[in-house]
Amino acid sequence: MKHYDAIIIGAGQAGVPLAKKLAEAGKRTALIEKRLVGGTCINDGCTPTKAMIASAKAVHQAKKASALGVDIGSVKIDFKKIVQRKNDIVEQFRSSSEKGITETNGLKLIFGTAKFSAEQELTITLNDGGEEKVTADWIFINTGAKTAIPDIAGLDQIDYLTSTTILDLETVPEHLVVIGGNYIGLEFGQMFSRFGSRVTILEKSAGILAKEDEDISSALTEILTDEKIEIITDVKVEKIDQDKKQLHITVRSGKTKKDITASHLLVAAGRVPQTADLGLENCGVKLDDKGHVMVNEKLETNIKGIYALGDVKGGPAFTHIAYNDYTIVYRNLIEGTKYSIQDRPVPYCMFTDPQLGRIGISEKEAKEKKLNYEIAVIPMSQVARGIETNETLGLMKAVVDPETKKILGAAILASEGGEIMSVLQMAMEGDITYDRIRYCVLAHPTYTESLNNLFMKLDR
Ligand SMILES: Cc1cc2nc3c(=O)[nH]c(=O)nc-3n(C[C@H](O)[C@H](O)[C@H](O)COP(=O)(O)OP(=O)(O)OC[C@H]3O[C@@H](n4cnc5c(N)ncnc54)[C@H](O)[C@@H]3O)c2cc1C
Ligand SMILES: NC(=O)c1ccc[n+]([C@@H]2O[C@H](COP(=O)([O-])OP(=O)(O)OC[C@H]3O[C@@H](n4cnc5c(N)ncnc54)[C@H](O)[C@@H]3O)[C@@H](O)[C@H]2O)c1
Repeated sequence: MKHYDAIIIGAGQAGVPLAKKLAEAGKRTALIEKRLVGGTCINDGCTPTKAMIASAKAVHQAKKASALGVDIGSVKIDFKKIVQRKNDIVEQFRSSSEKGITETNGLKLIFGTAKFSAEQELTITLNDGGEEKVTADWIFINTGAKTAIPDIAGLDQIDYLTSTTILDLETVPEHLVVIGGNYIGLEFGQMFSRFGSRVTILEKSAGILAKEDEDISSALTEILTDEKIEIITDVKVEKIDQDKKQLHITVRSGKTKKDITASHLLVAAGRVPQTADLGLENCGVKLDDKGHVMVNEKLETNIKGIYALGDVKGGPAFTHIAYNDYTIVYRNLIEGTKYSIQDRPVPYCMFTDPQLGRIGISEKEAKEKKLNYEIAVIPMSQVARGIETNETLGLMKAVVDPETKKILGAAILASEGGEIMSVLQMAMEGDITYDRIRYCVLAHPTYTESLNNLFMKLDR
């Protein structure tokens, strides 16, 4: 049986850089991947969606161009080319990641499915046949998550789409119904609407973006509704049937029952960790009630030498969080530091158009925590850069502490909202208070310059 210093299960956003760095630090390392190098982010998540969203944005910009005095005429898409471009970018990212792995001395890439057979022992079912048993001093679980399938009558009998399979469609759906009105549902919903689908979004909460502030949720609802996307909230999907041509979706919203006929259904109702087949009962690693691997603030499981990183451990499920997990574990083990995941910032950006960039706490959270806070808001229709570029939808909102003048959080629903939010994140990390940003010299006319005006709205 082959013994390694370190084994990483899953070539995702934490696993790949961790494996390379451990090998470079002189540890004999194996990286086991059951499917494709790069995990969800490169193959089915961030990379393909953001590539296709760029095409959807181009459609929208072309249609909007007449407002800027540019008449493009009718706008047509070449969906095959859009998908091919996406595939080419994914292939480029994946192959360069795989090349980086195979060129790293002391790192073995094994394609197969790993399962614990004892505490520090794994049995790998190899993709090209056969089995291999391996042991290691350190084992890192980076197995990610997969689409959660809600318990809806008839769903298991129909051909539904997930965020992975929708990427392989060859034609644009005629009527796409989406279950779930959060990141995945909204990004795909707006994308396919812009490609020409009729889109209906079904969200069980009172509004889309249920965790965000109501003004942010309702502003985006209005923007999407203006683009002719139908949004039904407070919904219970009761049953789904399929005949040869159509899907029949029965929903209830309040007292109203509605039957929706659609050509395609996307399930975007959350994701579940990939732990069920890991054989964790054979090594004693504990899971929480949702199946996430339980870890402490240093990402150690209850079993010495076994760690979990990325989506599989629960908490915020973003690529940059998985990547940050790697930097914490690596530095603690190899450089002797004592970094922890506690109190790290959790920025994120939803790539609807306009984007929603978020950092820190929301107004809702400030209220729940009974904090002494104030709110600064500026609509994008008052932002010079927005007016000049015809990007006036959305708003910038910040939550501040009026005593310390610290920024506690921000929600930037705006064109380039993610970039603007990152400027505020930097300010928060560097303890730059809002009264300084108010008078900070920022280049004119940028979106960031409007942070002057945003904080002018606070009179103290
Ligand atoms: C449609 C979509 C869009 C997204 N967009 C964004 C975005 O814009 N920004 C953002 O920050 N995040 C985004 N995310 C989330 C992001 O993709 C994930 O948070 C991130 O990929 C998590 O990385 P990870 O390393 O934890 O796991 P993953 O990247 O999921 O990698 C896990 C790997 O483990 C492998 N594996 C699982 N079990 C085994 C086993 N038993 N043996 C061997 N290998 C195994 C899997 O095949 C996979 O390759 C998106 C997700 C989706 C689905
Ligand atoms: N831009 C980004 O950073 C980005 C983009 C896409 C995905 N992601 C990551 O992927 C993860 C999964 O995204 P997601 O949008 O699938 O999940 P989510 O958990 O964020 O949202 C799921 C939504 O579906 C709703 N829902 C659940 N069951 C339902 C039902 N039966 N009927 C109607 N609505 C129902 C929930 O109320 C919720 O609003 C996110 O946590 C996020 O971290 C990030």
